[in-house]
Amino acid sequence: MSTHIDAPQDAIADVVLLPGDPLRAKYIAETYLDDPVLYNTVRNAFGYTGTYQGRRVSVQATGMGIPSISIYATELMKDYGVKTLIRVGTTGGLAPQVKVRDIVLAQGATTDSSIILNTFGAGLYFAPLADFGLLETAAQLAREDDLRCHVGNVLGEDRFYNDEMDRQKLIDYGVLATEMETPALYLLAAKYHRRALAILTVSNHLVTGEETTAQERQTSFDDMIRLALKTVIRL
Ligand SMILES: O=P(O)(O)O[C@H]1O[C@H](CO)[C@@H](O)[C@H]1O
Ligand SMILES: O=c1cc[nH]c(=O)[nH]1
Repeated sequence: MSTHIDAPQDAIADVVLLPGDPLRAKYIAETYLDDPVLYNTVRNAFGYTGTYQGRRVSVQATGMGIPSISIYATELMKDYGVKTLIRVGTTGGLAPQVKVRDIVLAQGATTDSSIILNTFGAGLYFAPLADFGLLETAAQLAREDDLRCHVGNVLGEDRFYNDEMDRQKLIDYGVLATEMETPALYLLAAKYHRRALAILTVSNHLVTGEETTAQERQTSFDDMIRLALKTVIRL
């Protein structure tokens, strides 16, 4: 067990899907995995292990924000030896070509969080990047399945409600969408020499104000989850 995950050493697969929402973890496990076993309930951050097309896969809720995902990603890699981490999250569209229900593959993750400064010190601006093999595989699968999918830079913000952020400037520099965890996931994967990717579904658009209905959100979640699981199988 680790500080925030109460599971035996062998209870977690070497590949883990990471939704922020514990109920999304439950939904993924119960809908897509064969023989899912709940291995963690500490703080209601549900974690399950089952199989998908015969491949052992875990799903671990991370909570919201960089501090929270940093705990789960670190413990999964350090204490449970997890090798592949795929975030399956929601994101707010920023760029005009990004529409609600689209998928965004986070090639890189810009941030206003202090984690980069705290890790490297002043004057060195580490670029948190996706694992290229995971990214290439997911992008290829998205093309094969005719999904509307964008690949590029996302913003991983410290605050959901953030009136001070100059999002227009980021849009001008090609940032596609905003969320709250990916910079930490990529930074920590680099630290522990593991591979990581964030597959995001656009739940709303911060510029146009467009929102998805609960039903539409569910459908786009399913596209994202299937893409993540197919990526695991094709690795
Ligand atoms: O849907 P999840 O994975 O929680 O991700 C997004 O949703 C939360 C904000 O509503 C933040 O965690 C953000 O990154
Ligand atoms: O962090 C997030 C996630 C989804 N939508 C947003 O606007 N922000």
